[in-house]
Amino acid sequence: MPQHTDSFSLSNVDQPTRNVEIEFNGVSKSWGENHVLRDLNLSVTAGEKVSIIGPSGSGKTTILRVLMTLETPDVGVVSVGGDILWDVKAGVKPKETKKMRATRRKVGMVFQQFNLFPHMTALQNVIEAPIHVLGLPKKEAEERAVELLGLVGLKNHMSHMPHQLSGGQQQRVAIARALAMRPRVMLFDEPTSALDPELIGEVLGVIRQLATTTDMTMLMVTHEMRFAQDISDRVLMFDKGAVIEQGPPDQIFASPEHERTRRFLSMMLDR
Ligand SMILES: Nc1ncnc2c1ncn2[C@@H]1O[C@H](COP(=O)(O)OP(=O)(O)OP(=O)(O)O)[C@@H](O)[C@H]1O
Repeated sequence: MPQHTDSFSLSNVDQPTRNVEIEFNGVSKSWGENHVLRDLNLSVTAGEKVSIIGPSGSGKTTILRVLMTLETPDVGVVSVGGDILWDVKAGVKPKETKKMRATRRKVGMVFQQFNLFPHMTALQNVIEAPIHVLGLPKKEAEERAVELLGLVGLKNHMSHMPHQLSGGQQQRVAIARALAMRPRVMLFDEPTSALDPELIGEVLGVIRQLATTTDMTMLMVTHEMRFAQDISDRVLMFDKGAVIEQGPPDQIFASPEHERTRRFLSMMLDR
């Protein structure tokens, strides 16, 4: 497990009081006959870096979207940092209570598309939520944003508009924007899939840096197999709405047990 360092202000993130940061308990989700999550049980430890791999349409993104409360499970319990986000059987849904808002804020997400506000500079994109959602004073939000834009290598691009930035730079702004909310859990949904090949490395470099220098819990859906192998504590192989195999990357990549995993990896690693 990477050691925490004080290299930047994410070190101020509250320490989790429990060892389990993310928990899915018996979570299922269907769209009609399409069973996208099937009785998912998953536990992620605080600080753990977990990659989710698997074929297209197997439900990987849906896991992240449930954690962001962007999708509603049909059944099951989901908690973050010990606080329940979903308890569908008990009828608890994420209402806009103060506590629920605080629980949701523990989780940040970087999407495939960067989704920056097109009429705002990079800096404005990053300070927007800390000011309007967290209520931070502008000066403090700006200091935080400057630090984070420096962290993602965009110190000299703070006043650029999104259209003046490359896809890789836009995605790095999106990462800084998510970090500005000081989440304890960061979700990445194929963050390089919309990028030209030559821009992928710069975004993976930033994620790698976060993985190795912060104690945030990270859950990454990725098709970058070598990257997953390199930075993960654990890899989950997902297929048809369920984890069919999981373990340390060396085990999953060097000696997968499941035939489906073997076929998937040989296809992905041959690309
Ligand atoms: N809003 C929706 N309505 C109906 N079906 C949906 C919806 N969102 C996702 N699905 C379906 O759920 C299934 C799982 O989707 P999901 O995006 O979680 O898969 P994935 O493993 O992340 O795929 P990919 O690697 O292609 O992104 C797919 O069959 C998808 O078509």
